[in-house]
Amino acid sequence: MAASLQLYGVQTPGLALSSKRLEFGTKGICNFSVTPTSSSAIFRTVEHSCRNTPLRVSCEAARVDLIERKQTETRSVSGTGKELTCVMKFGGSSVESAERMKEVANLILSFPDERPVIVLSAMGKTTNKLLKAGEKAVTCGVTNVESIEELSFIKELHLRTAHELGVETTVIAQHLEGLHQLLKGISMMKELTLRTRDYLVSFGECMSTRLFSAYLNKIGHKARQYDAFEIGFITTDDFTNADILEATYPAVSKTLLNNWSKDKAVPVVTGFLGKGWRSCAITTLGRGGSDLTATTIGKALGLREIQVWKDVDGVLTCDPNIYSGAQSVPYLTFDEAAELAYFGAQVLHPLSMRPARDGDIPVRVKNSYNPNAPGTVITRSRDMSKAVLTSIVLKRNVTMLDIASTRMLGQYGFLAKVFTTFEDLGISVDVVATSEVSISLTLDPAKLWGRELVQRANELDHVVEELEKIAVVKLLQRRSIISLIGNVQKSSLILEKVFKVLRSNGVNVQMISQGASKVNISLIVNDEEAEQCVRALHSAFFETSS
Ligand SMILES: Nc1ncnc2c1ncn2[C@@H]1O[C@H](COP(=O)(O)OP(=O)(O)O)[C@@H](O)[C@H]1O
Ligand SMILES: N[C@@H](CC(=O)OP(=O)(O)O)C(=O)O
Repeated sequence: MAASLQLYGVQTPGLALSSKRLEFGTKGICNFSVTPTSSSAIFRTVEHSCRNTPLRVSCEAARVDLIERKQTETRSVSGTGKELTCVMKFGGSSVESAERMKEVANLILSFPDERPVIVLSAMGKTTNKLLKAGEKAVTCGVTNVESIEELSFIKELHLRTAHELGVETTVIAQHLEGLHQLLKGISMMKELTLRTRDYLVSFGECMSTRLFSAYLNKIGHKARQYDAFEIGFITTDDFTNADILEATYPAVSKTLLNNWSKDKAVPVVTGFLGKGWRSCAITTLGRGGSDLTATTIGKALGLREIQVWKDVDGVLTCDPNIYSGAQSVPYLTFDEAAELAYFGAQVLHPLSMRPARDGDIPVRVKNSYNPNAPGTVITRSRDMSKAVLTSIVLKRNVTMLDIASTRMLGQYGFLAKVFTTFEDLGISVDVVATSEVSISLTLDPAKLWGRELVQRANELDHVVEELEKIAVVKLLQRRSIISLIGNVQKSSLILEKVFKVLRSNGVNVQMISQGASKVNISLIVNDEEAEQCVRALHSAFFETSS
């Protein structure tokens, strides 16, 4: 049967690829192109129609290691052999100290039937501290790098952790020295590029995984540390917010499964990190990106379950920092979880549900501080018959644009022109509400704009300037999106309650949107009113019986 086949190649380092042909057994030859880079990672996708034909690579002067996608063949069944069974991801909050690392090790050992791949984030707030240290290095002068408070903190934390775990400090010594040198380099250059930022923060995950892996080995549980950027996590070159490329799945699967088949050492993988496909430099997947590392490994290896261990009892009905009475949500669909994460719930990385949904692998969100709590199970579907509202999410500091066409009613192409402007400027739009001659939309300052850019007034001015060629534009800042995640089949019921609550709190909704996803209704309010609204809505939906 003819089917499209995708292939990915890794060129042998240092050798030029002169021939550009692949032979598909006797069935034909497929030309492909390569992009020369200075290093080994050259990937090209080839579409070909003979799926089951044996592959022979015809390339002169260089070996091309072809990895075919065989996702279904690697799915393992729990308890039937020695296959890896699940992913267990522990966030920074779960591994903030030696004591916590010991507890996490005990937790892993308390599941003797599981053979997990472990994914770890940097210890505690290490990523924030590394970024702060980098910013200070830009201005402090080379001779003062030694005295950057955050550098001392990071050194002290990791050395103390090594001592308390009883492992050799040599496992992290090179990284501590490398970090010091990098900060000196930043201070000499007096600049911190996005590429350098990613290299800088990678020290956090590289050190936490080395310490943890050494500890597991020390207590007699064989483990092996892996840097994600060395085992096939191939990403776009969008430093600080890179996207994982398809080539990652077969590459990661090949490395981890091959090594596991030879040696049953628990893989301990750095979360959050990848390797840019063109630059071959270390990239990061955006803040909180270790969740995405975990789901990517789950899909790549076709594992039975992906567990993400946090410091809360699963996904909650709202941000516990806004309202401490937030309750745990037992079940969610991938769509609900994706929407919730995208619209600002810090508990999950916005893109982390994608691989889990593609691979149809359940994700369990658990509390490493309270392992007996059931947590949240996220699956493809769930019984929605009784579901009304699942969770309330708040995204602050959003910019809103009201754009009204200067032409008369019936003018076609207006919406197309507006969205072309955003496309040309490379700006993502979040929530949209339209009429024939006007459109209101929101722009996310934090994730979708390359971060600091949005803070620059001239960027916004530029957007407005472009749109003013076709419309009257009103720029409204400091708005919040309140997203109501739940059963939009019951939208009348939800909205009736929402407007009652908002009216009694004297809040005017400035825009409302119900997306095609059927799980989310978004309301735009002023920033100052947002938290109070969330609390009032939480009380109405989750704490009263009617
Ligand atoms: N709806 C929500 N449900 C659960 N936690 C939330 C929610 N919204 C915000 N949070 C915050 O997310 C935190 C967990 O995410 P994160 O800090 O990324 O964990 P980790 O570092 O362990 O991966 C919680 O401590 C909580 O304060
Ligand atoms: N250390 C990175 C990646 C990450 O996922 O962390 P955490 O799992 O602690 O949210 C960050 O702070 O963004």
